[in-house]
Amino acid sequence: MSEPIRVVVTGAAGQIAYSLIYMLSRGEVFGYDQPIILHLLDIPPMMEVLEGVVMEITDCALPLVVGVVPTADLSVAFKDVEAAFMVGSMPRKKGMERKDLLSANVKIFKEQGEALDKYAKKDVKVLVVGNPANTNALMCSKFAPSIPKENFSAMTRLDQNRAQAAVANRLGLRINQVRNVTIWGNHSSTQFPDAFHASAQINGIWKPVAEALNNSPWLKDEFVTTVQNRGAAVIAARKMSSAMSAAKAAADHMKDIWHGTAPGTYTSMAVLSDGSYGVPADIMFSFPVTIANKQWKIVQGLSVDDFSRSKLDVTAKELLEEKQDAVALCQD
Ligand SMILES: NC(=O)C1=CN([C@@H]2O[C@H](COP(=O)(O)OP(=O)(O)OC[C@H]3O[C@@H](n4cnc5c(N)ncnc54)[C@H](O)[C@@H]3O)[C@@H](O)[C@H]2O)C=CC1
Ligand SMILES: O=C([O-])CC(=O)C(=O)O
Repeated sequence: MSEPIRVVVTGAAGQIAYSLIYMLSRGEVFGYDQPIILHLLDIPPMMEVLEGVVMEITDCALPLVVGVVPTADLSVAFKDVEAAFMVGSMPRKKGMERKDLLSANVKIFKEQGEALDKYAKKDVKVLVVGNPANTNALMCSKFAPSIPKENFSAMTRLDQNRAQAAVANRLGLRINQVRNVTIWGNHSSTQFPDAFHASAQINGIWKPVAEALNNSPWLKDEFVTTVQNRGAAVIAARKMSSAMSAAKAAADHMKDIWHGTAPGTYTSMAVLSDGSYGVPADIMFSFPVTIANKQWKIVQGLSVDDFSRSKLDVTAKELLEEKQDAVALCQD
């Protein structure tokens, strides 16, 4: 067995964490032979609830969990962590857009960025889940200057999983018979779910999804709007935002960082834009990436037609606006 690694989950008494902690503890992310020490951060009023979560972790009798550190203290939560799941923040309610959460949440990511900077390992991989995820991740990285900016990413994997499932359903295929569906831009209703570079395995042969669907207009209209609005649809039905699927996506995202993407496949995550595909630099924009040795690389050379260009521009514009608001909020 390897040495244990320290993994922090923030918002550990909340609903996403409740599913995520179990997935991490089972070995689904870091490996079935990788022991972990769980650092569980929440705010002081949630300590009693968190204590109940710790009891349940104990009662699960999980061989890979060799330590649990429940805390409301940032210096304890982030001490020597190698992976950080930044979940803790307010979720939206029916009728809100995710960017309406900026004023409530961005300062959490400023403060926790500073704590990561001080206490975490310098090679820590930081996944921001709390909304608005892209801009929170940007600000978190700005307040952690000693940690490489490439170590921060925000989650659009839930959108990708939704998009992949929608295409698979449409074609009557299993989920692993669809690959390389991409989410571009913001984890918001301006995101661009793109199946134009995706492939589907039909009768054993991989072919472009657009061809498999006979260039159906569905790919440009209903598919896009359904994925863009799926989070709101879950809130309308459940009266609470997605949690099990969000936890699964967070696990998928970090697993890909840890173990890399499979040959011939890529995944979507919001990372610091370097200007690829004409996207403004210095925003956290979701791109297709490949990952090896825990380093991501934006997939280059995918064709972007006028339809896709206009979608990329809309979501980039929203991220520039969010960034401006976030910078102002963090100056207060
Ligand atoms: N990127 C994505 O795809 C998704 C993002 N989300 C977002 O994830 C976040 C968490 O969602 P849920 O777990 O459903 O919410 P929740 O309300 O069930 O749990 C959030 C937890 O965070 C804690 N918290 C609040 N402020 C904190 C702070 N400063 N430090 C540490 N913990 C703090 C709360 O006490 C609570 O226990 C929300 O912002 C939600 O919008 C949700 C689904 C998908
Ligand atoms: O919609 C929300 O507010 C929660 C979320 O980010 C999602 O489900 O994608």
